[in-house]
Amino acid sequence: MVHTLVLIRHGESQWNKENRFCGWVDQPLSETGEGEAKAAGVLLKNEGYEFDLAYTSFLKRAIKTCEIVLEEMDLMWIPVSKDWHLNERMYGALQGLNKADTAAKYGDDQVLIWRRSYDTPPPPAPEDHEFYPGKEAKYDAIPRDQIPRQECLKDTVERVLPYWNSEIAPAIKSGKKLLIAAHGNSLRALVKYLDDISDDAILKVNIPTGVPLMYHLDDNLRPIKMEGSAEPLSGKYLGDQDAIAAAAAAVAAQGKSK
Ligand SMILES: O=C(O)[C@@H](CO)OP(=O)(O)O
Repeated sequence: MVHTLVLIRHGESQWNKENRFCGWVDQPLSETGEGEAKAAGVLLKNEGYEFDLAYTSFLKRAIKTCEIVLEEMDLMWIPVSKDWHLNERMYGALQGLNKADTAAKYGDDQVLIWRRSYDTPPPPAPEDHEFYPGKEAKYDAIPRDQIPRQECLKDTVERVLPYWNSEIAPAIKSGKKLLIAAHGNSLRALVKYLDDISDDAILKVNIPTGVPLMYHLDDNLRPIKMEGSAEPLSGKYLGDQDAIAAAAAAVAAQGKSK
């Protein structure tokens, strides 16, 4: 049996718009982001997609994207699981800073390493940092010593994967059709695992906001490469491919000093 899985990064957030590192800071969608989520829902509906279950993070930009997509598809009744394991990568002391200003201060190369390397974490956020998540009620259930102060992509893979294995993979194997509405880096973590992308090659993967990314998985949940897939991903973005490639390039350019 071929399983269809749709991943979607949330629509543009307020801090995407302001070009600020966001991580676990709970920023809302911008108006453009809401429009992107709507367009994604319309596209999925028009192309005949259906979902039995949806998964999202604890962050409102992803939750809202999920909700808008399901609303457009007339699927608001399906169960939605929210879990912090699908949160964006925790950006440490960079959270709140403007990306271009940070590149001007530390250099484009350093910011590229912080943003896209596999195993170099950003500087940690101290517990008294303005955006330290341990102060938020929604993380009360996480033992305090497990609340990240910073995460590199490797750390993000290490928290996304157990959730994939325990919750998401069994649901797919049972034949359910899933939507996962998450974040640029929690989805990079997931596709790195699914497509077995090397630590070097993942550096160049940038996921645009609000664009459905469709995967076909075999019975072992290994991806089946599709025609028109977004190399090195086996999955395929739905929509205008030139516009999507330009949007991914724009995400990459956010970390340049200009
Ligand atoms: O700021 C963030 O949390 C992420 C996603 O918006 O940014 P980046 O693309 O720089 O990893």
